Amino acid sequence: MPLLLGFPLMIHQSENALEARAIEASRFALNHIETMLDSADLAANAVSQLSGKPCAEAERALRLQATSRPFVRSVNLTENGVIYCTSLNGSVRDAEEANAYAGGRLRLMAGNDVTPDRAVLIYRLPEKSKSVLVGIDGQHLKNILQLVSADFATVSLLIGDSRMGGDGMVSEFAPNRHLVRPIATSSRKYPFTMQAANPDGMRLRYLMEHYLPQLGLLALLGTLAGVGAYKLGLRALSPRVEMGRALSAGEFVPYYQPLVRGDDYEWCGLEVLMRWKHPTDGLIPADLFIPYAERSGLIVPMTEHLMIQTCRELAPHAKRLPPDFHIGINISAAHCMDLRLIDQCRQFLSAFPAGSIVLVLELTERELIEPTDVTDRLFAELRGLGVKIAIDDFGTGQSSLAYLQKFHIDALKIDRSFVAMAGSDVLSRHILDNIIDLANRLNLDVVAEGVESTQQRDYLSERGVQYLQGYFFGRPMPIDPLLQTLKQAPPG
Ligand SMILES: Nc1nc2c(ncn2[C@@H]2O[C@H](COP(=O)(O)O[C@H]3[C@@H](O)[C@H](n4cnc5c(=O)[nH]c(N)nc54)O[C@@H]3COP(=O)(O)O)[C@@H](O)[C@H]2O)c(=O)[nH]1
Repeated sequence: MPLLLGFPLMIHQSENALEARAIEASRFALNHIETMLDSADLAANAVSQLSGKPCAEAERALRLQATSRPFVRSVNLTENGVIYCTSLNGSVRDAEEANAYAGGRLRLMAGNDVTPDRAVLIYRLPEKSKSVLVGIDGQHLKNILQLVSADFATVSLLIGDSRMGGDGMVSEFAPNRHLVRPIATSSRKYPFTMQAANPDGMRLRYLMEHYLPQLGLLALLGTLAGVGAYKLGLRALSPRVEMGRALSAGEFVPYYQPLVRGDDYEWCGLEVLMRWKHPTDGLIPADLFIPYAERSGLIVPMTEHLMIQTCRELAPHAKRLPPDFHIGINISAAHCMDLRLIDQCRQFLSAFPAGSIVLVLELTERELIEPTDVTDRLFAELRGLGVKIAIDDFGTGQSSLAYLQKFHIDALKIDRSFVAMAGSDVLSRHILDNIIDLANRLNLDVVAEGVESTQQRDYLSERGVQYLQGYFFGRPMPIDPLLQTLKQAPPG
């Protein structure tokens, strides 16, 4: 009798759990592919005014976008259906094939002339008879599809008639009758769809892997085993399992991006940025796994581990760091609800000679931090330890201003999208100036992120921005190159 009652329940639970995994996996992949396309869109917009101009005039700007934008591999210009200027080869004459783009904007190719065996996703920004084509390396898509396809669900990217799966191969899309109840989720921003499904036979495999012991228990313990089966049915989703494994294996490592002072351009601190050193996929950028780590709650132990590693790597060199050296650590909302952060900061500070460093916690806006008794106590005790609080990516989320009212904030980090405006039109500069002005009036320090040019550096320091960070001064790097970098004068 318990078997008769429990078995259908297990089948039902398995189906639900598998479907939930498939949905979660495809949403995760969709968000990340949108992030990649946002980056391509920024690159395309940055050069769109050059469309139609002679290649010799545009070439350098194309190359700059191709080398500095995350995920971007190439940037090309077209006019009247002809690709006439590329970041790789300069002047060329190739057909644009505008009709091959889904919605006129996206094309997934198995390869191109430069890398015939490596997929490429092309983002197209059309304007009248001209367009900008931005290529995204298929390896990034493969990484993300592999990450979410591991274990159970099969997740594919569909663009027009093309499909890419976790093996990174691009093929013509055809419905697969071996997939059980495929779920399609379309992007609202770009013309692509994620399809996630569980292959045929997966339900049986899942049942055998997760419920076999329960079958025995059912016979013995009846309905008690059904409850156990239900609990197992809610087990973590596969990306979480993979990230949990990576955490135990010490694959999340610190990279360090140095900062300079805005007045004399001397080194004055760094931001710690997490990277995933994956055993097969290489170095995975933070954008691809941090949002998932935040949603799954794993970000808290990951950050704790990062702080310990940072201490281990930096503290032995404390005496050689410039005085009052600022060390910025990104802290997610979940960590702000956890009073253990106080001890973690205390231990971090105690690894360095007293007063030699300033620990800055950078609050991200991806998830809202609400003031509670716990956050009040946490921030008060952190202040007592001398820990500073900064709002990261200021101006990009809806909560920036609310944070200023609700918490005692020491600094604002201006998001790099605003810093990029320093050299652009008057209205954009006005927004940047207003943020700096607001910070000055509230007596807050300002850190400008994403400084990439002398022009941006000069603009910001003329306006009294205290700290500057960006590729112009140094990219995020491991400890050894960082120590070498700090020995030399900053570039520029
Ligand atoms: N909760 C945590 N979040 C973290 C942690 N480590 C990183 N992150 C967050 O992930 C997002 C992406 O970070 P990353 O890929 O490391 O990108 C950083 C820099 O590499 C990049 N950057 C810096 N200078 C430039 C530049 O001149 N041009 C350019 N195109 N990019 C540049 O910006 C990112 C700086 O991030 P931040 O200052 O934090 O905003 C990012 O949101 C991270 O916060 C972690 O340990 N925990």
